[in-house]
Amino acid sequence: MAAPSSSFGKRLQFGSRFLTDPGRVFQHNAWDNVEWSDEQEAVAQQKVRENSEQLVPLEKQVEYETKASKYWNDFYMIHENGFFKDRHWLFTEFPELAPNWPQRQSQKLVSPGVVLQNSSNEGSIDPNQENREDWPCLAETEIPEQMLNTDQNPLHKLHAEGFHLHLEPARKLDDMKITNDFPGSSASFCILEVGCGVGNTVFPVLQTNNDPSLFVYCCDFSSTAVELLKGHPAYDPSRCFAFVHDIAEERLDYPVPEHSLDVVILIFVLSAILPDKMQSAINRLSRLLKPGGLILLRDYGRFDMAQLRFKKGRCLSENFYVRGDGTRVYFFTQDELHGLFTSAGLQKVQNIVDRRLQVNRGKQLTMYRVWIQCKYRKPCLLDKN
Ligand SMILES: C[S@@+](CC[C@H](N)C(=O)[O-])C[C@H]1O[C@@H](n2cnc3c(N)ncnc32)[C@H](O)[C@@H]1O
Repeated sequence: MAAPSSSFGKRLQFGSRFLTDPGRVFQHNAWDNVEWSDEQEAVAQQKVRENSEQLVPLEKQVEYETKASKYWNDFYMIHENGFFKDRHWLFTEFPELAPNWPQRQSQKLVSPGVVLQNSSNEGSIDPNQENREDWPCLAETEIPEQMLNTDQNPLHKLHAEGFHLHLEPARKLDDMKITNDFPGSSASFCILEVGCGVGNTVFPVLQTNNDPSLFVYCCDFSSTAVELLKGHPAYDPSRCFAFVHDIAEERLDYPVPEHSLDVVILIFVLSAILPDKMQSAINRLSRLLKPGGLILLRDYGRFDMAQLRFKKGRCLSENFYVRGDGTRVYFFTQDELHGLFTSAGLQKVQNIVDRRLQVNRGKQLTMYRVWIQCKYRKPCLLDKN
């Protein structure tokens, strides 16, 4: 295992703690840019061959597709409480989201709406990113039946207390688009997060980027997630518009016109949709970007620990699996993502693999994570190619 090659230049964003002496592995919680040996790669390939041998029966596959949003709704009903994570890595990896961010380095984000003064790390935000939290590795456990539809469930309580989701009917949004009177139409810097969940990215962006010309759109096909997001105290309709939307559904329009967005964010969401539908989802998002606009993606990479942990019988198709709770996940290669974005007419700005060794020091366990991070740009009118 070695430090990354210097040809990556700015790649140190991913962290700079390198494991040069394997004997020290349990001295920290995580190591950056871990290189895999050929042997380790071969073991991973073998594990994937084994767990892909037996595919989920077709009728179950159809059910996972047609009821996909229901499985995510169930997921958020169960996990609602634990999903506001510390995502300060967001701005080191994607500084485009908050161009003013460096001025606020002495503050540390802990959760939406809460900012702590960072006394111990003055002037920097967790340089070792030891606690970096990506989308949690969802356990392959079933949702306990008794957790659904019970009064203990916080969302059920919310409903019982008369909390209602205010969704704009699609027709009305279309009319607003035509009259140029859609939410955020006067903003000059517009971000859309698709598959936003309960706001792990949206709230830190709103909190950190206080540019008055910023407007943030966000959508998810889980109405439960959107409800939770809109019910959060930090949700501010004058700066943000959350809506229910299925990015895999070709017939559904977005509530913004083409060429209107500066940034589209996809964090651990493309991997959740049927591989056959990924290209058209990216094509539609690409059309929404202004010339020069960016798509930012972070998602699971091939042979991530989560892929290797799947047991036989959970595979839907090559590198696409269903978890015990009915939610699905694909594991990408850099080339596949490059193909999806360039076929949608976008140009590569970044496409890197983040291999990280996470360590559970208490249990003396090592976990090899693989994430891919991409930035692809819509060419400006004057760009050649
Ligand atoms: C792994 S979670 C990530 C959530 C969020 N991006 C984050 O990082 O916290 C995947 C999200 O994608 C959403 N999702 C999955 N398929 C979708 C689709 N076809 N359209 C819109 N959202 C979808 C799920 O409801 C879920 O909120």
